[in-house]
Amino acid sequence: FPRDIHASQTLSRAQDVDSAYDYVIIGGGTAGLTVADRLTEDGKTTVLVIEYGQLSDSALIKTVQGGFSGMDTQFLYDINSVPQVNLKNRTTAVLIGKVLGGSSAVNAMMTVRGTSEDYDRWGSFFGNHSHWSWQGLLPYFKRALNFVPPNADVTKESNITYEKSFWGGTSGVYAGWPSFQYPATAAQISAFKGIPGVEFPVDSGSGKPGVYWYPTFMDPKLVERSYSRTGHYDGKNRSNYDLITESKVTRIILNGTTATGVSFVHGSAEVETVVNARKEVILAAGGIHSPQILQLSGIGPSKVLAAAQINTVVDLPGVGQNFQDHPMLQSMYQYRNLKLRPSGDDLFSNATFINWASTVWASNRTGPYSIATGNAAAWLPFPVVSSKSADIAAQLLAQDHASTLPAGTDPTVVAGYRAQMQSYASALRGNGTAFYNSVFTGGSSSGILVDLHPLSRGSVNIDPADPQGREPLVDYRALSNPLDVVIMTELMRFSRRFYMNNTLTKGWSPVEIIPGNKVVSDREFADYIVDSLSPTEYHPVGTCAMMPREMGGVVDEELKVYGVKNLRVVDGSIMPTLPGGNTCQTVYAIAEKAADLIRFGAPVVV
Ligand SMILES: Cc1cc2nc3c(=O)[nH]c(=O)nc-3n(C[C@H](O)[C@H](O)[C@H](O)COP(=O)(O)OP(=O)(O)OC[C@H]3O[C@@H](n4cnc5c(N)ncnc54)[C@H](O)[C@@H]3O)c2cc1C
Repeated sequence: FPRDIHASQTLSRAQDVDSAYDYVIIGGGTAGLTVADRLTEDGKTTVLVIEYGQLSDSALIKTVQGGFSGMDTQFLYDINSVPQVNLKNRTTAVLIGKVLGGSSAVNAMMTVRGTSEDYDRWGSFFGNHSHWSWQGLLPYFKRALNFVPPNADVTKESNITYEKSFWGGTSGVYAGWPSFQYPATAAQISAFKGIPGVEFPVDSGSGKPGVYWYPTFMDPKLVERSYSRTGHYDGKNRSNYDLITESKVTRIILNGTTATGVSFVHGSAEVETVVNARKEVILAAGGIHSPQILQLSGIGPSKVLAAAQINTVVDLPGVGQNFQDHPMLQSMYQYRNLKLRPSGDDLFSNATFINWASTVWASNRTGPYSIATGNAAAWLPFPVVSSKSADIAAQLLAQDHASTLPAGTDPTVVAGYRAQMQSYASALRGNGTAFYNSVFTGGSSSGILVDLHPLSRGSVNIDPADPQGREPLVDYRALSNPLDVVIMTELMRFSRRFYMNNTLTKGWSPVEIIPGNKVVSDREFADYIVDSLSPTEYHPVGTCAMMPREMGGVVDEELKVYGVKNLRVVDGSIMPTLPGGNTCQTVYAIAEKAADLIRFGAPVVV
């Protein structure tokens, strides 16, 4: 079809793409579509978004119930990690969204932030005056999401607290709430009242660790997933905002060290199409593919590029290094005598309740089927869960930091890692950073425990055997810092104490299912962790870190790639360290801030 009668700005053929745009954005995911929307708001600035995945209207993406239906293989890349040496050579699936909306289209919809200390840490790597700080990001958290409070009944029944001053109300991406909560969820929150040092922040957006309620990435009217596509693409119909899907970017075009455009392949075409960027190329392909695309373009560690026979244009040792994700452990406890009804278990076993849930859902989209993965969890600082915090912090400071990174790691990358570990040593001793995370189910059993600040660092490098044709080599290097096992053991021991020795929940008759009472000594915990750890909660970050170049950084505080003109990275990969929470909300805030840096050269709302 000719361009002018096309129904929207979605281009279906490579030849429909203009020869040049002001900005070309690689990746129509969480960050990519957010930036594209903001840049085109003026009606003048021209933007092309190039997305590898399809534009899908599947109900699997929209469905909130249970939180997992979007994680369907048709919307995911088919990537497995390299065998994990410290996990008996197990490999693990690397889940990332391959569809318009990226990982925001497939994620579990948990809407949380890290603590203020997590974001202040980012700025600290640049000195104390960086605008990358909690105060510098808070306005962008507010711009990123449209907070719609839970309804009055459920708020009262479940004692949900929130504080609107931490939220905004203008974004097209919603932080909504289910219209139903199980009574056990509020009771599980109260069960922490017996644990010394635990705080109960009034709102999940306060930047404080503790036990609290949090919303869902959900449009509260439609009761459907709210994500970067629904908030930042659908209905925009701007003639200056073009999108082409099913198109794989193969490299960034460089004229010397200036980015001038992007080369991509559409569908099954064999030919590459080149599109020029008059102002900038913006790389937003996520934590796994942004470093891959930089390396394929000759920007990265020269050794990695040489092995793949790619000419080094800019030797940038940090590209693809400093890889982090949240490790998950199975830690399962069950209350045999949880009398609070209805409970999450009833949705699987009680025919009357299931019938009611189906009826209210069918009639007005309310009830338990409006819950995704739940709305309350514990996010606890290390001294609250362990008496060994000072000792472990001292061991971390005393480590030879290079020894836990791959042999031959560039000294700048080692310097960045050392700075991170120094910051983590004080975080381990303090009460401003959460290390322990466990989500409440509203039912009788709990399942997953997350280590929010792992010390090990992995890598994402192009595969020298076929750099263009194959997915990158994803190596979590799980447990490569031996203190991770020590920390995880402490997290697991805390869970055991919380469930088994808690006077407030004794009447619920707790039993330990996993790891089980045979696991007691340090050695037994270590063996259990090696056998069962998942190195990922699908939160890949750090691979294009925003750090000083002499600390292995890839982008500066304006998210510009060192040594290259007119090229920025805007996505999860720029986080130098993980926030103590699921990453999507932070990616939205980064993208909102980046849009201001691009448009105005500075964060205007600070
Ligand atoms: C299964 C799963 C569950 C999760 N659960 C939660 C949760 O409950 N809460 C939470 O806060 N976070 C969650 N996350 C994490 C969160 O969704 C991500 O951190 C965030 O969405 C990442 O945003 P991004 O912009 O960095 O990357 P993405 O959103 O992944 O976007 C990158 C985009 O680039 C495209 N792309 C890649 N390579 C190319 C190429 N060569 N050419 C063209 N396009 C390309 C991809 O297809 C993708 O659309 C989850 C993630 C997953 C995968």
